Amino acid sequence: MSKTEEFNNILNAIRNTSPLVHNITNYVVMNNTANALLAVGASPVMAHAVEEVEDIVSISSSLVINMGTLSEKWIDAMILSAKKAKALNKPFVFDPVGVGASKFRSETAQQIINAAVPNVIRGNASEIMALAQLTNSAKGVDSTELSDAAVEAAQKLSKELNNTVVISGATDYIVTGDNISKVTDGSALMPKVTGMGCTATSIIGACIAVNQDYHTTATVGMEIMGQAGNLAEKSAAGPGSFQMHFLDALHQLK
Ligand SMILES: Nc1ncnc2c1ncn2[C@@H]1O[C@H](COP(=O)(O)OP(=O)(O)OP(=O)(O)O)[C@@H](O)[C@H]1O
Ligand SMILES: Cc1ncsc1CCO
Ligand SMILES: [Mg+2]
Repeated sequence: MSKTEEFNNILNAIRNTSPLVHNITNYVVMNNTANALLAVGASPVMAHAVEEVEDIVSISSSLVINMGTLSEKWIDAMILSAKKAKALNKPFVFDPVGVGASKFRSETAQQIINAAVPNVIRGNASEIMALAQLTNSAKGVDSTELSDAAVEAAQKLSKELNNTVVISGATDYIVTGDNISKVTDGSALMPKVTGMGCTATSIIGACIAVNQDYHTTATVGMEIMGQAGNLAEKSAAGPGSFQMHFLDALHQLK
C-alpha cells in the first residue's frame, strides 16, 4: 500500500468509526487535546480517577498516558489503566513528558513501562534520550549530532521494549527496531504553542485505535500533525491564531 493510501485509510477509519480514546493527560493540555481529537474525527474522554479508569479503559478503543503534571493518585490511575489495557489488549501510547528532569518523573516513567510496555512511546529528543538511559545499562551515546544520538537512543529503546518509539521535532523519526521513517512536514510555530507534542501523542492514540500496525499508524499520526501544521501556518499570524487554525486544519484534512 502506498503512503497516501495508508494515510487515507487511517484518517477515514477514524472519521467513520469515531474511536473512543481514553486520555490520562496533564492539566495544561486537556482542552487542546480533547479538541484536537474531536477535530480529527475521534471521540475523546479524559478520566483519571482511580475509581473509574479500569471501566473507562474497558469501553475505549485505545489508551493515552501523558505524565505532564504528575501527582501520586494520578500515578496509581496510570498504572491501573496501563495494566488493564494490557490485559484487554487495548492499544496504548505513552508520552513521558519531562522524563529526566526530576527523579520523580524518571521513576514514574519506569513504573509505567514496567506495568505495561506501551505499544508506542512519543517524546521529544531529550525525553527519548533520557528514557533510553533509564532503561539501558550500557553507557554513552557516540554520536555528536543531537538527532543522531536521539535516533540511536530510540532504536535502543525500541529493541529493548519491542515497540515503536517516536521522536518529534522539526523532523519526526518513527523507529521500530531497524525500521526508521521520517516526517518533515510541520510548522516552526508548532513548538511555540504549548502541548503540540501532547496533541501528537493523542492523535497517535486515535490512529492506533483503528489500526494496530504500530509503525505505520504512528507514522500516519505524525503525518496528520505535519500536514495540519502546514495548512494552519498559511493562515496564522502567530501562535494564538495558529492554535485556532490548527484545529480547523485537522477538521479540513483531505
Ligand atoms: N521546528 C519545527 N518545525 C516543524 N514542526 C515542528 C517543529 N518542532 C516541532 N514540530 C512538530 O510539533 C509537534 C510537537 O513536537 P515537539 O517536539 O515540539 O513536542 P514536545 O516538545 O513534546 O511539545 P510539548 O511538550 O509542548 O507538548 C510535532 O508534531 C512536531 O513534528
Ligand atoms: C508546559 C507543561 N508543563 C507540564 S506539562 C506541559 C504541557 C506540555 O508538555
Ligand atoms: Mg512533550
